[in-house]
Amino acid sequence: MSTLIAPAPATVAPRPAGGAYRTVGLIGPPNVGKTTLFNRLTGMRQKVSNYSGVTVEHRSGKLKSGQTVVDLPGVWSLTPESEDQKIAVNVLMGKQHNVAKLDAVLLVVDGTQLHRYMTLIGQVLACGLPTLVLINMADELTARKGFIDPLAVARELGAPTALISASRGTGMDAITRFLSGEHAAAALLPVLQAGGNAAPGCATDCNNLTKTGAYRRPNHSRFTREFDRWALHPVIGPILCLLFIMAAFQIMFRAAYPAGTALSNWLSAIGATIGAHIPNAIVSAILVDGIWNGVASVLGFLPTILCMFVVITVLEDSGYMARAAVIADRTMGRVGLNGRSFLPLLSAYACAVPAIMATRAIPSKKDRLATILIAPFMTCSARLPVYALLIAAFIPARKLLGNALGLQAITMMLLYALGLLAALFTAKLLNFSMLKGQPSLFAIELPNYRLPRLRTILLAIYDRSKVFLKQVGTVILVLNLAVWFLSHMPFHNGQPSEVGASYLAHLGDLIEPLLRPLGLTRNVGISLLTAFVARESVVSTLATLYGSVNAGVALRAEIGLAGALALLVFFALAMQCTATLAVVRRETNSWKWPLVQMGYMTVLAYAASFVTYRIALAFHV
Ligand SMILES: Nc1nc2c(ncn2[C@@H]2O[C@H](COP(=O)(O)OP(=O)(O)OP(=O)(O)O)[C@@H](O)[C@H]2O)c(=O)[nH]1
Ligand SMILES: [Mg+2]
Repeated sequence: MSTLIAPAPATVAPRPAGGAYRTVGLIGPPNVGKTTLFNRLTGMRQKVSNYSGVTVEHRSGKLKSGQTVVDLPGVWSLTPESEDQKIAVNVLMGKQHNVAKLDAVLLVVDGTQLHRYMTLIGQVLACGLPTLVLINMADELTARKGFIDPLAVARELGAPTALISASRGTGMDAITRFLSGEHAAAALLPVLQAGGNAAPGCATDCNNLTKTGAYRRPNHSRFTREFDRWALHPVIGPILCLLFIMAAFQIMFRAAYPAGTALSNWLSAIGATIGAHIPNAIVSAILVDGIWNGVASVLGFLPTILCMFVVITVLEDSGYMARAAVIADRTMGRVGLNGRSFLPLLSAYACAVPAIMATRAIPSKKDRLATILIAPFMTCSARLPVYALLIAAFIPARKLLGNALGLQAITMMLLYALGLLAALFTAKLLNFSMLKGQPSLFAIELPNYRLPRLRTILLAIYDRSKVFLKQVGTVILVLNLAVWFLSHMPFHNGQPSEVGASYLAHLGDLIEPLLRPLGLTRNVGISLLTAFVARESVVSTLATLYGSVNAGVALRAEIGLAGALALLVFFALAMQCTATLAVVRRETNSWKWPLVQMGYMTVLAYAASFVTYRIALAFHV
């Protein structure tokens, strides 16, 4: 067997002295492990998950050697169909501004489905950049009794090839040697002289690979086949999905919420002790009421939010989320929403910002815009603290099915359902009006089920906690301090005003007439204003205004159940998120859509909240 490296084609980018490539791109189909490999090579922590379209932008990272690796969205061919694919192809062609031209390519494919990628392999090799073909998922291939002889595949493709497992870290030395330059690669990787089975012929070569014994397709995953009978069943599938959701909310209220309450009570007790040791009353009030208690009140919701993130991560990384998108398409696709929209929409349960970015994977412009416009209706994790606070304060903890289901969990589910219904209603409306058009075809990759990786779950917990703590320690803390000062100013003879006579109260008086028809008060209005900066700050603002970490008790006396229901509905439907507005502006490249979205959502939220309040009053709630 020849171990000569193919002569470099004329188009190969110049390499620095020493032979190492400066900038290397990770190209390949979706969901084959490109980002897993990127994270392993660079030590970064980009999102990895078991469905197609997780990465939607380019991301660069450095190797220890100083070389740059660029992770890219997945592509099926070099003719892009969606915005994310355009980015990948542009980077490969050296046309993407702010990304350096690639010197070499790591072409990653999934070894358990090699037959599906031959066209892409051919197209990428034909680009002429030095390319190492990485056949990933070696572990799964072996487990399912498949086989690949990388040397024989390299001979057929006319390109260096290595069999790896990005998640287990096997085969990495081949990459290191390739990246260090052609001589090392030649020593390691057997490659045919150019002119063998050249790239454009690859589409027919998979048969060749099989015939020559270089590749044996693995058996189907039995678990995937068996479980999908239930998961995708027209009746049992949706029931199963509902059961998963119910279980998640029940865990949230039975375990995570009580843990959070205990945490904030404990923090509050510490705050009181510290406050008692500070001789100056005003300094003590600023530190304890203005800073500590506000922060403690929000921190108490960290376990609830993390519980939600663990559930979403497990559903995504197991491969179930793609099935949930199919179920959603079957049951809700009638509103004119393309099935491709459901994956971004489901990820909006974590946060609308990445979900709106994920719409880049939707090929149709109309479907993409519709998804962007309705994504903020999905219940993001920042709404959770407010829901949890109000539900715990107003809805009795009654058991409905023993320990399996409670009234509070059901109420939470209804709020999630309300957001979803508003999203579907809006999609239908758009389909009739601004975004008329033929429904586009829905095709989705159903990945094999995988055991969710503990590392992925722990990283999701770590990353989310970091984001949350940073938010609490910066934005919410500053906002809360501002609320405290404004609710105690002006000072008279060095003494703070009563809250009722403060600047903030005057501001609240201005908005109160708007809120009265919803059964809401000045304090609630002020907290809703702060929600524009960060939704969670409703909790800390109320805690500061009522002077207690648990604002629920004071709220109960102030707005009653009818007001609380109106507030929940308003909060479920209102836009109130500057970060989302900014990303909608960026992704639609216009101010028109974020403004239309904000106006529409505010009007809808107000009207629905008003109707809720009136109905609740009519029933003497
Ligand atoms: N068994 C196994 N699973 C792997 C391996 N590498 C990656 N995975 C899993 O494959 C799934 C997809 O991984 P990603 O790294 O997100 O794939 P990607 O190619 O970046 O996907 P997109 O960004 O959607 O294009 C995840 O569930 C990973 O845990 C591997 O070597 N073996
Ligand atoms: Mg990726």
